[in-house]
Amino acid sequence: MQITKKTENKCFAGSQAVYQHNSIVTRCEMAFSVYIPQIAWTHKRPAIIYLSGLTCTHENVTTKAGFQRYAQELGLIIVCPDTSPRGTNFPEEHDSYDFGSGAGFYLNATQKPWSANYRMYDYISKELPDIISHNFPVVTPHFGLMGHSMGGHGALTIGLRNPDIFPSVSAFSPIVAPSQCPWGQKAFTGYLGDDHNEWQRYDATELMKNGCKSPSKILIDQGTSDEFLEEQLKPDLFLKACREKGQDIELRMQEGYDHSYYFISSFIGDHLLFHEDNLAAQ
Ligand SMILES: N[C@@H](CCC(=O)N[C@@H](CSC=O)C(=O)NCC(=O)O)C(=O)O
Repeated sequence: MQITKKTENKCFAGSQAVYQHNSIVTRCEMAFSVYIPQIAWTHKRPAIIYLSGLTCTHENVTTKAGFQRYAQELGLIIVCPDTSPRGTNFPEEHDSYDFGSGAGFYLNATQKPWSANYRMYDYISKELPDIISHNFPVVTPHFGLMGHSMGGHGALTIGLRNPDIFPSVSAFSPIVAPSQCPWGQKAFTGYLGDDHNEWQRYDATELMKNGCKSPSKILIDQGTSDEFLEEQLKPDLFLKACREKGQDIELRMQEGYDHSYYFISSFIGDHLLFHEDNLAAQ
């Protein structure tokens, strides 16, 4: 698999780069960013994949979260992919912020025309780990997986379904029950149709109720002043399911924080330390 470096900048003594490649899974050109700490040039290091939210590309978290200082200190490789296929230009693909481009919802679509390219579940769980393993100095086969909002939904669902690949999972302000909120219902109807058995495969709360587990504690940070908390995010639904199933989880309600990258940048250091600890224990 050929990847092409588009940019590279020195950052906290390490390297912050952006790559492009032709994805076999999404059948289009995909971009992702990679931070390599200085130590990784001589020693293989753990990698963490960060999944972004609605409207994002790889660029939002790379330029706004301030993770590079912590990644350099902890010796972690950070990979940040895009949130959907690009360049397909289906009818209405770019018309709304919560469906189509920038809103792939980390699932494999079953409905036309989306099913041809919108296969972000396979892209994140199979193709991207393979690319990282073959092109960067990473300790394999385990990866940390984290995300924000729609990306938090992606981290929880992909992590719960693939614990051997992603034994360490965390999220900021995740959509934990997409079948029960407007963002998720719109996306699942469009990408998956009316088959609610299919919906359950991409719903973290339903996966937990149905027996999926993460081998490590799950860490979630949620701002109490998040404008999407009540209508879209509903972390208590996932907390309840985890408690009923004996899944170790820490939900930290962070007083006064909203949904923005100001919130993420305030706690990203905690999340990287959490993943470093979990991956070291593997
Ligand atoms: N109505 C907003 C909604 C977009 C938004 O808030 N996007 C979040 C993720 S929301 C859930 O997945 C985000 O991360 N935005 C990018 C950023 O850099 O802040 C809108 O107007 O777009």
